[in-house]
Amino acid sequence: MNIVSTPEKHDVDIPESGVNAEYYSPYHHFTAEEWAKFRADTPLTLKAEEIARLRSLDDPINIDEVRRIYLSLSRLLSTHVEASQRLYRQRNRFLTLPDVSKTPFIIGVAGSVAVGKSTTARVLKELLARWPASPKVDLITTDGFLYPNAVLQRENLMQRKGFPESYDIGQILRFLSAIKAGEKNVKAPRYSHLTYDVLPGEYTLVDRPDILIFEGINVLQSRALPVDGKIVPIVSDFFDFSIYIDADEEQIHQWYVQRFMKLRQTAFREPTSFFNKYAAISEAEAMAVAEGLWENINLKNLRQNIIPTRPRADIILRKGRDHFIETVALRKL
Ligand SMILES: Nc1ncnc2c1ncn2[C@@H]1O[C@H](COP(=O)(O)OP(=O)(O)O)[C@@H](O)[C@H]1O
Ligand SMILES: CC(C)(COP(=O)(O)O)[C@@H](O)C(=O)NCCC(=O)O
Repeated sequence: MNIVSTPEKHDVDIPESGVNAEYYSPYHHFTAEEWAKFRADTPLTLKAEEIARLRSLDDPINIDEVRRIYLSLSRLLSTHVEASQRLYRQRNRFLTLPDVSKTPFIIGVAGSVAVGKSTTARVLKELLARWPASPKVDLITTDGFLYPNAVLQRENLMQRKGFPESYDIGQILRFLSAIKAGEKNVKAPRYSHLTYDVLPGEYTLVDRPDILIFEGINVLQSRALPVDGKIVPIVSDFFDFSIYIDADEEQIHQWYVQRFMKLRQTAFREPTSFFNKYAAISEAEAMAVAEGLWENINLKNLRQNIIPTRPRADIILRKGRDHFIETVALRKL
């Protein structure tokens, strides 16, 4: 098995003094087959029908992929969760604090629009809940923290939906610090892809889970945006582990356009869908709309804001064709 570091494009280049600067890789690199062996004897407790229910439109994830990639990942994450719970208890003892209940372990899941973050997050949620250290796993997506369309329109940000400035960062930070503080019933705002807007007054309650998976395109953003003129922490300061789902830009482009064209046959037909007007236009016109959304919003965001956060992830899952993961890069400790 090759766990000797080889340079990959998400590695950082740390030049040494002198001309022959050497590559230092902060990651171990594995092929999917090498990675699969780390599942050891972890049993697969998810059935094919359950996996089918968890996958997003157009994501062909199947039982073999869960066995190949996600069992090892859930096993690794479970060791991190157990270690962090142990450390938390030991620190409390060290500080002679009462043995208060543990704080939730937070996992960030980042990557482009249409790369398949939701499927990964949902599969991980189910698998992690089957480990003894983490029976309660919650999943929250960051779209609920976008500013409402009325605000985005007023601020001329509709063409920048999903860019860092389109989120209420203060609200995200307040949410995550309440979770870490072990507060009960913390409210997470909700978003609807159907109406293409946040749902006013609708919340998901997060009640002291063992693990919170926090999924969204910009969760690894490292630029601290000032909130109310104050310097604040960055979102990933709250993460105990982070995952970046990666794929070639051109591949993600194809997935985005294909998904848009499929949504025309399904979700867009709902009269309440924001995109309902695109259900009736010609195939070529719809294709042009999808290309425009990709080119003008999602690709720009991917290049300017999302890819630059990739080297901050603890693990990078890189997909090839058909959404199947081909390589895994795991940060060295
Ligand atoms: N316009 C839309 N209408 C209905 N569902 C959508 C729409 N756009 C995206 N979705 C769904 O929303 C979820 C999140 O999509 P996205 O943010 O692109 O992330 P990802 O593809 O990485 O999970 C996916 O399950 C996707 O199928
Ligand atoms: C809602 C999104 C910004 C994703 O949000 P996330 O949950 O990752 O925070 C994205 O799906 C989106 O709608 N982008 C805007 C351009 C478009 O319509 O594709």
